[in-house]
Amino acid sequence: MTSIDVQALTKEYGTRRAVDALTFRVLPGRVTGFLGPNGAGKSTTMRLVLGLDRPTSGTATIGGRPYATFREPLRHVGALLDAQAAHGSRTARNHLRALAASNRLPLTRVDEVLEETGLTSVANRRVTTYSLGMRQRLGIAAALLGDPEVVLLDEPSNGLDPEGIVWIRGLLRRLAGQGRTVLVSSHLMNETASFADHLVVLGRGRLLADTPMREFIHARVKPRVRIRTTDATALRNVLTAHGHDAVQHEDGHWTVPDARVDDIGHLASAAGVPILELAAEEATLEQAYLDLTATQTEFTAQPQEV
Ligand SMILES: Nc1ncnc2c1ncn2[C@@H]1O[C@H](COP(=O)(O)OP(=O)(O)OP(=O)(O)O)[C@@H](O)[C@H]1O
Repeated sequence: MTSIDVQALTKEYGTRRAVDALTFRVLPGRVTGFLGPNGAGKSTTMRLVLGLDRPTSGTATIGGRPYATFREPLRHVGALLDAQAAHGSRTARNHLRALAASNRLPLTRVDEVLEETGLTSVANRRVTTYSLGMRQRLGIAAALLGDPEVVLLDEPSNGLDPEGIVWIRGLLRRLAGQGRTVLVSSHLMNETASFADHLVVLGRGRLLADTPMREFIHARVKPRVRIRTTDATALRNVLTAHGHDAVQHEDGHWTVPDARVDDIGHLASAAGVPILELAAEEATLEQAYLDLTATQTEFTAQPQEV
């Protein structure tokens, strides 16, 4: 079992503490979303896990070993940190071939990962001609080259078109389904909600949450009911009579906070209120995340003084 273990990890740059006594574990067989406001320490943590930077104190290990101790790291850990890292004047195929050769990986893997990332038809083009989305795909191809058990991707959806976004969602689910350990940072909440099983959330270098995604959302966002009627007065009366503070929106629909669809449905039906639409409003990861990180954002706009 290959987990990523971060233990009391701290990284200071001068007097700035980018990562602060962080402890968490990323387990195999699921996609862990790595979230946090700008400057929260996500990239720094990933760099420390990959041995690209030295911790001030604490440890980060993969399968119990520091990254630096792997003789052939690409066979164990695949990472996408910076999509611009590929050498521009090479073709994508040659870039991957060089990487495979220098890591003693079979060259057959090159065509496999090109296929997997949808780059086969453009594999002989120079990377300089690639769009950001194509470079992302190439970075992911490089990360998968060694068929690693552990995959770390920093903002992999960056620059991808809608089709690319759907593709990466499927890829991440597949990698986790194969039992790999997958850690993915992102700023896109809807995206993260679509692929993550588990979340690790940072704020100012500290751990704010380490929890299954469903629990993360439900612990923070109360259920709401969406309802539409042809008789607004009757609806308002019945809801008010039962202590519900409903809000009417411009397009005519209502939301009833902290309510369950069954209860509101029964109330409306018993009062003879005509219903056009009645639905539970899904609590979103974005709502839950903003609630948690509201006080943790390094670069929030400050209220202007008048
Ligand atoms: N090489 C460095 N030298 C000095 N400070 C750094 C360095 N790398 C990161 N930092 C600082 O460490 C903090 C954490 O940055 P980091 O890039 O890890 O955050 P992040 O969560 O990845 O942010 P983003 O979401 O914007 O990518 C920031 O305050 C950043 O300015």
